[in-house]
This record gives sequence, C-alpha cells and structure tokens, in this order.
Amino acid sequence: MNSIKFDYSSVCNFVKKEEIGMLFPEAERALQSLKDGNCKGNDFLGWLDLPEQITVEELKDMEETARALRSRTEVVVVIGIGGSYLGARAVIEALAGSFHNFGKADMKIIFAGHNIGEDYYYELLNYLEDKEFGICVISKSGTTTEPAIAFRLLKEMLEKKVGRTEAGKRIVAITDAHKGALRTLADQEGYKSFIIPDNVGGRFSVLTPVGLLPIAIAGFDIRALVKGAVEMRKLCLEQEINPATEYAAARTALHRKGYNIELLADFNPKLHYIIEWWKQLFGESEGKDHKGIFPAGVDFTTDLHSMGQFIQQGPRMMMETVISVEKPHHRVDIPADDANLDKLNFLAGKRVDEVNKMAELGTRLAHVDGGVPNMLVTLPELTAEYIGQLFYFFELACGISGCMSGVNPFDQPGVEAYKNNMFALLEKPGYEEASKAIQKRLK
Ligand SMILES: O=P(O)(O)OC[C@H]1O[C@](O)(CO)[C@@H](O)[C@@H]1O
Repeated sequence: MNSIKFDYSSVCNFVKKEEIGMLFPEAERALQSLKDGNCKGNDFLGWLDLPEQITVEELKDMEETARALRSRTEVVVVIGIGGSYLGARAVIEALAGSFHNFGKADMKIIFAGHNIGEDYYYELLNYLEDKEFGICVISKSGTTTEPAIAFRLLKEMLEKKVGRTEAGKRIVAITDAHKGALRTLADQEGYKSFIIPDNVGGRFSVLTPVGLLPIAIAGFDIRALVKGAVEMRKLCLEQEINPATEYAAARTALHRKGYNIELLADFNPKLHYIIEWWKQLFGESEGKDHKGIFPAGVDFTTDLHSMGQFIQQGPRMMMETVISVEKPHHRVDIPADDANLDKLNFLAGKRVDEVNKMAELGTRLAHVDGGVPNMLVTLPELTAEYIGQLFYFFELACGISGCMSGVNPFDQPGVEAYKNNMFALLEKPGYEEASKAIQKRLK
C-alpha cells in the first residue's frame, strides 16, 4: 500500500532523538488507553472505528441522496460551522478545480452558517435569487446560532421560491438521532436526514455524513476517502510505533522544551482548508486547563511574503509541520523568453512544481537554520484516498497528544463563554440574570 509518510528527522537539532524515543512508551500508553476506551472523554471515541464501521448501504444512501439533490439543483448551500463544516470544505477545496465556483462549473457548492456577516447573507440571498438551489444543513446539537440563522434565512427563501413541498425535497439535514431543534424540524417536515453518532464529536466527524454527504454532493469519491482512512487505521493500530505515535511524541517533546506554537504549512493552495480543519481539531482538543500547543496555519509560498520574516527571526517558540504533495495532477512548463527582461530564463523549461519544490526545501532548511524545528508529512498525490489517510493520521495523533498532556481531548467547554455573553447581550429568554450582570459591567 502506498501511503502518506511522516518524517521528524529535522527536529533532531532541537531535541535529541533519544529524548523523543523516551516519549514513545508514553505515546503507546496513550494510544492503548484510546483503544481500551479508558482515557478521559471516553464516551467520544466513536471516530476510532468509524472508517471500518461505515457500511456499503450507508455509502450508497449518501451517494443516492447526493445524486437526487444534484438532479434538482444547480447550487447546493452547505450550512454548518466548526466540525460541521471544515472537513467537507477541506476535501472539496482540495479536490475541486481552483475556479470551480466560477462560470459554468458542473455543481456549485456554497458554504454558509460559518459566520454572522450581514453583507455575506445579503450577497448570498441575492446570488441565489435566480438559482435552482438546495440546502444541506448540518448541526450535531441542532441548536448552534450561526447555522440556525443561515438555515432560517435560506429555508424561507427556498420555500417562497419553489413552494414547501419542493423545498422539502431539496433540503437534507444531518443532525443528532433524537435531540435538538434541527431533528424536530427534519422529522416534522419530512426532510431526508442523516445521523451523527452520539459518540463522535464535531471535529472528529468528517467520516460520518457530516463530511461525506457534502463531498458526495460535490461529486467526489467518498469510498476512496473512507478507504484511505481504513488503510491508515490499520497501519497505526496494528503497530505500537507508527506515524501517529511518532508525530505525537515528536511534537510533545518539542512542546516540553518550550515550543508552544505549531505551524502547519502547505505549499499548495488547495490545502488551505485542510489546515483550517487541523486547526480546529488540535485547537479544541488540546487548548484547555491552561495547556496546549497553539495551532496556527500558513499557506506557502504566499505567507512567506507576510509571515516569513516573523517565522525566520521572531521569538523562538514555534515548531513547524509541512504538508508536502509529491506529484501535481497537471504539468505547466515555464517558457523561455528571448528578451529575458525578467531574468527568468534560468527557469525556462522547468516545471512550475520544480520551482515550488525548491522553495519548499529552501524554506525548510532556512527555518531549521533559524531555530524552527521542522516535521514533514508527505502525500504522494492530492487524492481522496490520501486525504482519508491524512485525516485519520491527524485525528489519532491528536487523541494521543491530548492524552499525553493530561487533558480531555474530546470536550470543548471553553467555547460556551462567548455564546453565554452573546445570549446575555441579546437578551435570550433564560438569560435574564446574565443580561443584567453583563449590562452592569458595560456601564
Ligand atoms: O454541529 P454543531 O452542534 O452545530 O456544532 C458546531 C461546532 O460548534 C462547536 O460545538 C463549538 O465550536 C464545535 O465543537 C462544533 O464543531
């Protein structure tokens, strides 16, 4: 089996190989506690076995639902936030053409519910005015404010446009099996719906209908994605030392030496949302009890011209993990130019990717020289199968890292703080006391 590779040899200038080696038993114990189900947050371990548990019938149901929605619409708005948004967007942006949402693309996917920007919604409603559109609404709790606002706006528009019966055929809901407003509404209106298992948290849910259905609607191969995750699960769960334990041990060793920030860097703009997905995965899992490695993302070479200076010469507190894609799908050669005014003829005849790869190598060497330990994850190609491997690798490494730092990697209590203040400020029923207190504070 060809697979993604993890290489941590370039951290050895910063932390001795033996020091990382000494953490392997701890990483293995953490992995064992995940497998045995006796770690903190053990009621949310469903993601560990998800790839193996998805049945052909479930995949078929998603593919058929996607086909039906595509046949009735030219645009599908996928509504969700956080774990109910990022995984699907990560895969769609990685696999789609860079300009897929412009012009006469086969199927347009638009995302909503991940912000509360009034102009965004004005523009979205305007855009949809003359479109045959459908909605895929995703919320595990079924009560999150951002997607609920988006759904209210779009549902009303769709019903006005095509009538309630046809709207009901163009709306698919993905939510809890029993609870939440979205479940009640889906059952009442008879929407086609899919279930997010109780024991899978939002940020670990990309391999449930949360990620898989929008990816299928966009026309990508969800079976290949799941296959990749199955392969990585096998590789990691069958060997004590595996890419996930290595990554967890290496980053933990660096963290314990004072490297408190991890940059995940790509050299391919299609990976931008994979990095966004990773940021939520590690951010919500590790950042608690005043502990954690701050997960930051950079798109190179773009950000080398904005953040590069800081990374090279700012305070030494960052480690960096580069995701590298070995082989692009297409070939573009740099042409020769007789006038050579731009002095670029030394690149004539080279592929654009050859230049990119040298930028990547040059950056990694420069960052190591500048005091930034470097780890490398290599994907042979940007395909659904390798992305499936990558997802499982990161999820498992995240679970292991979180257990090693002693936190519960599967909750996110801190996210409630802003919501409580927002509801108090908006005088939501039930928040009367909090409203008074917050108003007093603002006087
Ligand atoms: O699917 P839901 O319940 O709408 O939640 C969306 C996101 O909100 C959070 O609960 C908090 O940000 C995330 O953990 C989750 O991924």
